[in-house]
Amino acid sequence: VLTSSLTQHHSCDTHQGVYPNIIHVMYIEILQLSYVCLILLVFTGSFHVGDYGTLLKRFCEGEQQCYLRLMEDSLRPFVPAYHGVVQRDEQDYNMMDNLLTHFNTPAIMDCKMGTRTYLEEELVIARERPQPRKDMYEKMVAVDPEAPTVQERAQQAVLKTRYMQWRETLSSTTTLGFRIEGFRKADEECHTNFKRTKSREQVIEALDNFVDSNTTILVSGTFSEPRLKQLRQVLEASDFFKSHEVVGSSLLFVHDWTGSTGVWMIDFGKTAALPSHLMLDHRTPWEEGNREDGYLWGLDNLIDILSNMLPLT
Ligand SMILES: O=P(O)(O)O[C@H]1[C@H](O)[C@@H](OP(=O)(O)O)[C@H](OP(=O)(O)O)[C@@H](OP(=O)(O)O)[C@H]1O
Ligand SMILES: Nc1ncnc2c1ncn2[C@@H]1O[C@H](COP(=O)(O)OP(=O)(O)O)[C@@H](O)[C@H]1O
Repeated sequence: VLTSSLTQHHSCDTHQGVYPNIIHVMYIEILQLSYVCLILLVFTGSFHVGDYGTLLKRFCEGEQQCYLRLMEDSLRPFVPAYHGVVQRDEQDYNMMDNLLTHFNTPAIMDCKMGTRTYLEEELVIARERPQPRKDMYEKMVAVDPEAPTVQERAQQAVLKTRYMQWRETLSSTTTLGFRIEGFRKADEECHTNFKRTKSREQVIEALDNFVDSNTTILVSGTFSEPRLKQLRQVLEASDFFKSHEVVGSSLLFVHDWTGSTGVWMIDFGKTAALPSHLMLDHRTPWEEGNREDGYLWGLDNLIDILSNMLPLT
């Protein structure tokens, strides 16, 4: 079972083929609004712009299953609408709403939620059939030359789970249950230098930068502390959320100069359905076997941080 489900996740590898995981910048043309918008994207050839305000993401069966269930769940308003599978140049894509369509030169921020960024099954496979990776070793030493162990240095390679755990503890993933992956403000370059953004103070500084110190954005509108509290309530009651291990999923925050704002859940490539006897509360600390992901604990912390950033009335 483990092997077959991992195979399924491997088929979700949207980073195939090109320099894995180098963050690139990609222009996406939003056709209906006739402007070109620069968005932050892990560009691997896995996204295309579709017609009528849609976005095509390289097909992943696990992600398709999630979107199909989410379209029937109370979480539907918080995820991009899903429109099925389409083919381009013999490649299948999941078609979903492009969330930026109704914004005008938006600022966007991607926050990866949860305390764990790899699946439990990846840990099992890493033990049974370890495959140390040179690309991850290189990414590690680029950030901290002292990070690899003596053995890793000798191999010039690290296991993926070890790399992911190192990224978690270096950033706020372990301490706060979420991390800022990157953001881009209107007409500015992408800010992706958050690998070491770990403390509450560092996170607040980054969030403040993202909203240009305009904390009124955090008070009202669809990207605000009340809206996140609403999302939390819906998550706590959602059948989908109870029955899935949600790993590597992000909250996408968007705002623009007209005052439009929004927040959505995206990226369900590593969201896995649980066996029927298991249900998660998404707050209990993870121990191998319990499948907990810390998503709601991270959202609690994010809400708390935003609350503290609100202007005093
Ligand atoms: O952010 P950096 O430090 O570059 O590390 C990346 C991210 O964790 C990716 O997760 P996400 O896609 O959620 O951003 C992950 O993809 P997976 O989704 O495949 O785990 C990559 O694994 P590889 O694709 O195996 O390299 C890993 O190298
Ligand atoms: N539906 C969407 N609408 C607009 N932008 C999106 C949408 N989905 C993803 N993106 C953009 O693409 C980036 C990568 O998306 P994600 O689903 O996390 O891909 P990956 O699985 O390759 O990491 C996000 O940070 C966001 O900027």
